[in-house]
Amino acid sequence: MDKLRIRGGRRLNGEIAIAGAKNAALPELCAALLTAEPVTLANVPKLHDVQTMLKLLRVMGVATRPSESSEDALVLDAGRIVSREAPYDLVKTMRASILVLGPLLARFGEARVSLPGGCAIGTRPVDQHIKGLQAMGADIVVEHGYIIARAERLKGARITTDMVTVTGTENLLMAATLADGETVLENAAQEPEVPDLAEMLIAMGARIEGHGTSRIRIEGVRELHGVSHRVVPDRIEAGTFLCAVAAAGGDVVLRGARADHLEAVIDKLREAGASIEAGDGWVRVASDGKLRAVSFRTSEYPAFPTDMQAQLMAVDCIGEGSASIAETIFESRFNHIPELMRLGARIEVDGRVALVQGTPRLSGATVMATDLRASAGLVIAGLVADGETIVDRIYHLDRGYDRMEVKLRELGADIERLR
Ligand SMILES: CC(=O)N[C@H]1[C@@H](OP(=O)(O)OP(=O)(O)OC[C@H]2O[C@@H](n3ccc(=O)[nH]c3=O)[C@H](O)[C@@H]2O)O[C@H](CO)[C@@H](O)[C@@H]1O
Ligand SMILES: C=C(OP(=O)(O)O)C(=O)O
Repeated sequence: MDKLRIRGGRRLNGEIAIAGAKNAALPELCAALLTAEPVTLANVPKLHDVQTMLKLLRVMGVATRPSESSEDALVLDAGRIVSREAPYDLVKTMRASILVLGPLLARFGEARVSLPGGCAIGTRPVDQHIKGLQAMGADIVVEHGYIIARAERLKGARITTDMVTVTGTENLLMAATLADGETVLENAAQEPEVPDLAEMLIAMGARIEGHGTSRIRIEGVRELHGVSHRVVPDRIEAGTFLCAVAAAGGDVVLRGARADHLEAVIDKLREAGASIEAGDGWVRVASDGKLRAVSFRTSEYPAFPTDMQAQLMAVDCIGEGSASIAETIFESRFNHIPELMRLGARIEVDGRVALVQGTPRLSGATVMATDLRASAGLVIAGLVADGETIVDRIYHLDRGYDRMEVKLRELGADIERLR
């Protein structure tokens, strides 16, 4: 099992490129199921989750090949589908596999998708995906761990989800593009990956309004056509590097990063004492590594993202003063805390709130990654800890970061992968 070895204490300087967003690429790969014509996706990040999604789509008969136009572009062709099933073996390794449900049902009138189940950060049910599709006329049963859905043709409906759900909004949005009549999604997610998907669908011939707001209106069409689309830059990868530089100190430009998608994160890092400036397609962060601990609360976009909670917590651990961190999205997304404490962090947990007492010094140790962003938080802590930190189980990190250690090394970090 691969590990990362980090020798802390180096400043980070230079320039790196931010990859396409995992959480946009995954639904957009699934959107290829909505048309019989080829779809070209550019700026696809090189991640384990993308490989898993491609494997799943290939099992269904989607032909995939690299594009001749660019190294990071892929062509997907769902002209000859042979299976409408997402098997447990693939879904269990990546929850985003649930995103094939809406497109399969809308285009083929049937789908059999394994229930994803929970994961380290929470129980993560998909009841809202199911209820939304039922409201659109689908006949759905859950049997032997599978969602079995049928509908001759989905019908437009007004759907208000019980909570804001990102993949729920995406599944229903994709399904509604081919439904008969108008669908209105109320309480829709506004995370930038949702409007990016909507823009791709519009370029495929879908009729969508209101994406990027909490009310999305979709007028179904008979069929969609091929498209060439560029995946939006990954705001969470960019935010992770902002935190790494803020904590370790240094001066780094993130090429391709979009500051307009990172406002809540940038505000908090400025409050902590980092200096951040931005322009069209770049963000620059400079820090002397002497920060204040800042309190924050995760919530739906545009508020502070849960996917940045572990990384900013790592920054808080070495800040001056104390901070309270409330996690409101997932019920058990604090698994990194005991590992941060192994590095000397001082943290107490009270339900869904963590109280961090900053300390000037962390000391390297062996720690275990428990989920994707927890791993990123531990890497940040390792960059500032004295001596050597080993981060074990980094397969979690590889799910969602495109060669994080290579980029950090380019910036001057002493970090290497042990195989
Ligand atoms: C692939 C992808 O895009 N993943 C992101 C997506 O996950 P994902 O789309 O799975 O997360 P949701 O937005 O759906 O989850 C929000 C909350 O709603 C609950 N819920 C959701 C759906 C449902 O049917 N029933 C239900 O109870 C969840 O358990 C959670 O407590 O948004 C999360 C919240 O920004 C991010 O952390 C993930 O990185
Ligand atoms: C929780 C995450 O991803 P997923 O929804 O794919 O588990 C994440 O990207 O931090």
